[in-house]
Amino acid sequence: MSTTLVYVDARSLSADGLGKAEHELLTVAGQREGDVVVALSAPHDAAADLGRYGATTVVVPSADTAAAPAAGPAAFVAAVARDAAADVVLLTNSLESKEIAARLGVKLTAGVITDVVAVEGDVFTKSVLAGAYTTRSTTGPHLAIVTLKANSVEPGATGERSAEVRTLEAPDPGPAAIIERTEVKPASGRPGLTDARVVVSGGRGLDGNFGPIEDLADALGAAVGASRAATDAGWIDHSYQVGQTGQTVSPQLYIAAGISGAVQHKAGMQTAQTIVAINNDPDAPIFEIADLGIVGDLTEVLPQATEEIKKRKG
Ligand SMILES: Cc1cc2nc3c(=O)[nH]c(=O)nc-3n(C[C@H](O)[C@H](O)[C@H](O)COP(=O)(O)OP(=O)(O)OC[C@H]3O[C@@H](n4cnc5c(N)ncnc54)[C@H](O)[C@@H]3O)c2cc1C
Repeated sequence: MSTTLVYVDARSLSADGLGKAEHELLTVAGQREGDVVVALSAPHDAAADLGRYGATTVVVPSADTAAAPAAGPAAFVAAVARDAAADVVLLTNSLESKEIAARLGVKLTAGVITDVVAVEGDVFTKSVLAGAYTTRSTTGPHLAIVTLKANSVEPGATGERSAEVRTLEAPDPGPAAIIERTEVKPASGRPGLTDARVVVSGGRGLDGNFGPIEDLADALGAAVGASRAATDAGWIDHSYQVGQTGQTVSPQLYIAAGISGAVQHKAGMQTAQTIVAINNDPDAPIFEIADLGIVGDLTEVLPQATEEIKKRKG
C-alpha cells in the first residue's frame, strides 16, 4: 500500500478551514493511490478536520516544531515519513517549505523536486530555465520530496470525514536557529502573493507611485507584486518582488504594469494562466508572453481599469 505524506503548517489551519496552497496539496495527494497522511507542524484543535480534505491520518508533534524554523518541522516530517513508510512527501512551494524539503532530502536520502506544477503518478512536471523548458522528472527508486507551486490544481471538494489523529514525539532538531521574538506585520487585507489567484504587479514605469497598482489590486481582491527595479528603488518592500531572486507566482491572472519583461522577472511569473501587460513601449518584451497587451500610459490605463471593475461589481 503506498502512502503520500503531506506537510501542513498548522498556521494554515483555522476554524474557517485550510489555506488554499495546502488544500491543493491534499487534492493532489487524494488523486494518488493509497493513504494520505498529514504531518502537522504543531498540535491543533482542528487536526481531525483535515479528514474533510482527504487526510486518512494526521500525525501531530508532541510540541510545536516551529520554534526552530525549518529544522524543527524537517526533523518531525522525517520521523513521520519513516514511520509511515511514505513514497512521496508533498509540501507547498514557500521559501520555508523549500528549506524543509532540502533538509528532508539529506535526512531521508531522497530526491527533491521543487517548483512542481503537475503530478502524474511518480512523474513530476516543472517549468525551468526562466520557463523556457518544461521538464518531467522522477526520483527513480528513491523517496520523492516535492514542493508544489500554488494554483497548480483546482482545490477538490471537501467532505464530512474526520481523520485519525496520532501524536508522535517531536524529535530534537539538532543545532538550529531559534526564534526568540516575533513581530506580526499589520495585515494588509490582501491575499498572500504566492497563493493569490490574481496578482497586480508594478515596475519602474510606476515612477515611485504604487497607488494605482494597489487600487486595482483591491478592486480585484488581488495581491500586489513588483519588479526588482521597483523594490531596489525602495518604492515597495523586497518581499513583494516577483522573479528569479524574488517570489515565484503562478496565479490565474497576472497583470504587469510598467514592467519591461526582463528574463529574470518572467522566471517568476510566466506560468500564470493569463498574463495582461500594460506598457507604453509596443516593443517591450513582456508583450511576447502576454495574452492581452495594452499599449498605453499606466497612469491612464490603471485608473480606468479600476473604475470599470468597481462599476461592474456595483
Ligand atoms: C541576477 C539577477 C537577478 C534578478 N532578479 C530579478 C527578479 O527576481 N525580479 C525582477 O523583476 N528583476 C530581476 N532582475 C532585474 C531585471 O534584469 C530587470 O532589471 C528588472 O526586472 C527591470 O524591472 P522593470 O521591468 O520594472 O524596469 P525596466 O526594465 O526599466 O522597465 C520599465 C518599463 O516600464 C515601461 N514604462 C515606463 N513608463 C511607463 C508608463 N507611464 N506607462 C506604461 N509603461 C511605462 C517602460 O516602457 C519599460 O518597459 C535581476 C537581475 C539580475 C542580474
